[in-house]
Amino acid sequence: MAFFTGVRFAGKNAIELKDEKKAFGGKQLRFRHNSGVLNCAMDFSVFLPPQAEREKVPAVYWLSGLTCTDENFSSKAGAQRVAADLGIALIIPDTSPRGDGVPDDPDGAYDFGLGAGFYVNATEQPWAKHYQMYDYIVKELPELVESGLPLTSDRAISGHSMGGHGALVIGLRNSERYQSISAFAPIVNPINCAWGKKAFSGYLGDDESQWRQYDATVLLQERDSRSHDIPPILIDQGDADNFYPDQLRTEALIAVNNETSAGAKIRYQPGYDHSYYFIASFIEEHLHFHASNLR
Ligand SMILES: N[C@@H](CCC(=O)N[C@@H](CSC=O)C(=O)NCC(=O)O)C(=O)O
Repeated sequence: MAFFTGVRFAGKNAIELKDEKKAFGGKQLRFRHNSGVLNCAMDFSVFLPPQAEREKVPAVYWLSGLTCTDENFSSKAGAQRVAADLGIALIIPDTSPRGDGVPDDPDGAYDFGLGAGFYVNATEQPWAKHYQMYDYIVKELPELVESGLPLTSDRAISGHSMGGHGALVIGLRNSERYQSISAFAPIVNPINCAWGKKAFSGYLGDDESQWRQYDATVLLQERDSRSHDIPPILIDQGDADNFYPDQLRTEALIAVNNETSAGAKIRYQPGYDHSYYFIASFIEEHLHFHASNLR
């Protein structure tokens, strides 16, 4: 741990530093901790920009998609150079609880169970004990990293596909906690697509009224009747994406965005697919968007 300094995690927030690499003058870090919310050990990655050596910095939380761990984004998106320039930390959690005692899809499918937590709090058995990813992202992880790393409590949230769904839902439901939201190829209307129906019926049960609290299109539609405003939103969607439109349902969100004048900026990017090459192509613009909204 040659150049790692300034991290203090103690007591219930004790964590293990698993890896540390210098990058763009900052540090790419990987930690393991025991999550009380998820009832298992969890790994997460953090990029600290060079500015964090001298002062507390704001953070962008990145939520990854189906099959990912915390390492897909940190190794493929190329976000560190821009984050270092802008003085922004990147907090990159895993996509589900993990470990021997954590149940998985009985058929080993990629779209449910391990790697597919869908950022909900499961209410059904056997999932409820571990699959509490909503609370993990909203509460436990920020509390943990903000208590031990040089971070302010200024946060933005972003993600891809299942993680784009997570970013939109968490940002919309907790608008006081996030200053901006962005997403790449998000699943915007999971109650009406195959991935979402499978995940929500498994984790939340058959009462579809319970699903609505985790659907960005429903949340934006219902915003009209709420008193608080929403953070600025930027969404990019490739038009050569093999999961568009059936799983992602971008038009449903566009329709509600127009109806309610919510002001989300939703862009189609010609020729781009669902991959990390797409994310790498536009992550710089997303980080600049977040930097302009973070204090
Ligand atoms: N294996 C699956 C597709 C899995 C996939 O494409 N995962 C995406 C996210 S999709 C929505 O959440 C991903 O980010 N993969 C990791 C990566 O590094 O590219 C299939 O075959 O359809």
